[in-house]
Amino acid sequence: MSRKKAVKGKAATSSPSAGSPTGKGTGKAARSSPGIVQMNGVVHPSRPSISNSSEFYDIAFKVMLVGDSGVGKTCLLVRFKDGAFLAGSFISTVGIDFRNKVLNIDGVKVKLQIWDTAGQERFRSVTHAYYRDAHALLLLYDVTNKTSFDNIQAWLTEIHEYAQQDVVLMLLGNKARHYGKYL
Ligand SMILES: Nc1nc2c(ncn2[C@@H]2O[C@H](COP(=O)(O)OP(=O)(O)OP(=O)(O)O)[C@@H](O)[C@H]2O)c(=O)[nH]1
Repeated sequence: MSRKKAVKGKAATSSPSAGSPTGKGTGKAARSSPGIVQMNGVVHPSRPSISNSSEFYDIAFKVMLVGDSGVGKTCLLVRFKDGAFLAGSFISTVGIDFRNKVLNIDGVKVKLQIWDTAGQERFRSVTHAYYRDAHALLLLYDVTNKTSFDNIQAWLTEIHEYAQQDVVLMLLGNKARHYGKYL
């Protein structure tokens, strides 16, 4: 189990496949579970489909949050998912955890399965396995912590090694604002 956040999501320490899209852009379609067709790694459920959060969706993507411990990955995810800020003492993520969010974009229901990884070195071997079928990676650093920025190069090396070549990568300088009012 993951340490923090008693919210939805599932911690995992070994298998990256649970609930996540698979496929490596071969162009082949494969039936993985009733009503879900995987094409180029993107999940296209035959309508109507239902996500873990009991919402219908048309298409699903797997997104991963990566970066040093303490850069604010979990807080960002909780903020995005639930609109709340996790104030108080910092409890490091253990292993990996995820949350689903369904967005309506131009009339298309897009389900994001967002994986929150532990930034601590000792969990790297666990999180490496999850890069493979990620469609997008959000690489965070803390603008108030130079070391977390200096470590970006090491994260890029890791991403290059474990993620798909065509993964969408975004670099985010986090903690730029005072969370009390603006975050
Ligand atoms: N000021 C400020 N503090 C933040 C912000 N985001 C997170 N924090 C604080 O930074 C600390 C770490 O946040 P987490 O989200 O747990 O960090 P993490 O990257 O998930 O850390 P690991 O789980 O160890 O990988 C917590 O004490 C948060 O309250 C932010 O945007 N602004």
